[in-house]
Amino acid sequence: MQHLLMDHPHPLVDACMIVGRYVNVLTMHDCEFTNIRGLWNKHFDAMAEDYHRTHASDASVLQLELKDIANIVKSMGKDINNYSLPELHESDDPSQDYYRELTEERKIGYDEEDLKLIETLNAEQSYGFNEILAHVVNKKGKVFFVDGPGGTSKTYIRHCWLRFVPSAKLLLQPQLMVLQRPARRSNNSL
Ligand SMILES: Nc1ncnc2c1ncn2[C@@H]1O[C@H](COP(=O)(O)OP(=O)(O)OP(=O)(O)O)[C@@H](O)[C@H]1O
Repeated sequence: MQHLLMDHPHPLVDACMIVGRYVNVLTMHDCEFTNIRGLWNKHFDAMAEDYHRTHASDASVLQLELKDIANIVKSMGKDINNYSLPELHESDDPSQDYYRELTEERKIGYDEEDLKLIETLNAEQSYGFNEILAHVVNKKGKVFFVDGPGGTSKTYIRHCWLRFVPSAKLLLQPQLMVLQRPARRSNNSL
C-alpha cells in the first residue's frame, strides 16, 4: 500500500479541494483560519474544476462546491454558515445526498469483537493505523491519503478505523473524519 503523508498548512481548504476526488481516508485537524473567504476565492477554480466538466452553469458549480464543503464541516460538527462563504441554497433532494453513507457510518457503534479486527492487521497495516492514531490523539495537524491499487487493503484499514474510532470516542473530537467517495465505490458494504 502506498501511504502519502503530507503536511497541510490549510487543511480545511485542502480537504475541500479533494472532495469529489479519489480519497479513502482523510484525517484533518480542526482549523482556526480567519480568512476562509479569501482562501475560498483563491482556490475556488481548482476546487470547481471537476464540476465544470459536467455542469455548464457557474451557479450550479458554485452550489455543488458549497454543498460538498457544507457536508464536510457538518460531519465535523460545524456549520458552513460560520465561514463567510457564498450562500448555500439548501436542497432536500435525497439524490444529492452524496454523504449519506458517511453520515450512516458515523452512527456505527462497536463491540469488543470488532476491535479484534485491529489485531489482524499486518506490520505495514499496523504502521499506517498507528501513525494516523498518533496524530489524532496528539492533535497534530496532518492529512493522510490512503491510496493504492485494488486489493491492497485500503477498505480493510478503513473498516478498522470505523470500528475503532467510536470505541475511542474520537469522533467527538473535530479533528478526525473518515471520508470516501461512495459514488466511485462498487463495494459499499463494510
Ligand atoms: N490484515 C488482513 N487480514 C485478513 N484479510 C485482509 C487483511 N488485509 C486485507 N485483507 C483482505 O484482503 C482483501 C483486499 O483488501 P481490501 O478490500 O481492503 O482492498 P482495497 O485496497 O480496498 O481494494 P479495492 O481498491 O479493490 O476496493 C479483502 O478481502 C480483505 O478482507
